[in-house]
Amino acid sequence: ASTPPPGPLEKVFQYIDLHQDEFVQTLKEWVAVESDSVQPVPRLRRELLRMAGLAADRLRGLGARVASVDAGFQQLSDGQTLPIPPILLAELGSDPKKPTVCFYGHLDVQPARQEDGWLTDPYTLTEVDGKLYGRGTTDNKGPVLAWINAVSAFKALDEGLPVNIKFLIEGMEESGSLALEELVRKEKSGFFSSVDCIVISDNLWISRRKPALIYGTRGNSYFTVEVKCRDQDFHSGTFGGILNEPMADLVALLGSLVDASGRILVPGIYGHVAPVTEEEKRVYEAIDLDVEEYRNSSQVKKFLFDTKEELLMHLWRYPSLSIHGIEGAFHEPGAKTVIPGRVIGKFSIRLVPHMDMSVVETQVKQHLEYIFSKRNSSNQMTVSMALGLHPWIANISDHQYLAAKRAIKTVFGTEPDMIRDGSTIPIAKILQDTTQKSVIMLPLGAVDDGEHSQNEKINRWNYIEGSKLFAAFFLEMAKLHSSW
Ligand SMILES: NCCCC(=O)N[C@@H](Cc1c[nH]cn1)C(=O)O
Ligand SMILES: [Zn+2]
Ligand SMILES: [Zn+2]
Repeated sequence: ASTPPPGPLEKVFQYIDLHQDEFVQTLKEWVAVESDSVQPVPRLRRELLRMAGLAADRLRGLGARVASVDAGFQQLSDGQTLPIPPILLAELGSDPKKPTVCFYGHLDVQPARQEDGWLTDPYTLTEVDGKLYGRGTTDNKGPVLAWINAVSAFKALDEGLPVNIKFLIEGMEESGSLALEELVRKEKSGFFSSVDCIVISDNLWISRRKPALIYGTRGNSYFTVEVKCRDQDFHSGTFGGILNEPMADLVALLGSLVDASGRILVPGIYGHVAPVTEEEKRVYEAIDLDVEEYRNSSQVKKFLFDTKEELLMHLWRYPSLSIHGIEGAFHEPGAKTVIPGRVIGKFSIRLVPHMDMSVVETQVKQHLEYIFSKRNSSNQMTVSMALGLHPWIANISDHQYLAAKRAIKTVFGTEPDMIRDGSTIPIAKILQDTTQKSVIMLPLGAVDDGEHSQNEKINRWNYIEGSKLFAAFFLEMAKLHSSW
């Protein structure tokens, strides 16, 4: 545990230490709810609704005013509809002399089955050597509860909260945050009007022990490329050799996108990428990353780049292209001699400042059309951009970054790593652009937490010290507010 600093936080930190088993118990209760938003089945949707109810009760227990906003229905491609869990908007305090800090988090989780390689039941929180294993422990139930723990400590001690608190909690993040953007737009001049900053804690540090602040995430343009001869498959003994095979066309198209060094081969794609500045280079040099340990723990024989700086830049500030899968391809074990009649390739390009999504869309379509035309194939090719998510970048001179740095120093005794995240948190950019409020990403989890993976965990230390970090952050925000 961190040494409690003298002053108002001392009692709060002691309270959090003393009540840590209760906090772990609540996390256990939340993890036990299979709030999987990815598999669209009624049973899991009921679990999501139950989860929203549990969280709303918890927030009401803190004394918050909670609105459980109906989010309508999800329309599935087979004609079925499923309810979208309500979005929780909660408020605690409205003192105009205090800043208002809004926390965004999500209660839904990725699917998990023990037979996929979990060492314990994913929905039974299990502690082993200070590691709390369970689906959602780090993504994102643990951080949501850490924020609640911090608020509950101030409330229980009858210490006035140094800030007004708001919560924006959803249950569909893992499925594209359905209905959330619309609600954010609707509440711009309502719920969000008094907010000073929005905190997201839905990513990880880049280290096991050293905390980090995140100031940027990449965006994503997700493409599908369909090659079709006909809707039915062919027997390769009967048709092999006399037609253009859709899979051969598709493999050539996908193979034209990126070279073996990871360079994207779509002409013009690097044209708008922000140039690296000398100041930026120094930021990468300062980051504490043991490349060998990172490589070994990732079980990768060799990365495409050798130095820490190159690796980080290619993860965070350069675009990358990944090929995800092929729908319609024969993929089961065995030696079936089929020629698929219609296949759909899926790939995406992670976007960085200052790439323009519509320019990227045109560049990709033109490139694939050119490659396809050279093959003289009689098949039909259709390219679509299925998803377009913008990159997000923060202004690190905003108040909340200074407050977070000070809070990290108080709790962990160190400066944070200033990092970006190579993946995408779409709501960050939406919140920033729609509400015009600044957003900070303040993660709690360690690099090896395994979000979305088997054996996801959060360390007890991260969960408890993270709860203190949020408490210290409230106080630092309040101190800065008095000098605004
Ligand atoms: N560390 C946070 C990760 C959140 C996440 O996994 N986001 C998805 C969002 C997305 C992008 N394209 C489609 N969905 C991600 O893959 O980055
Ligand atoms: Zn998440
Ligand atoms: Zn996730």
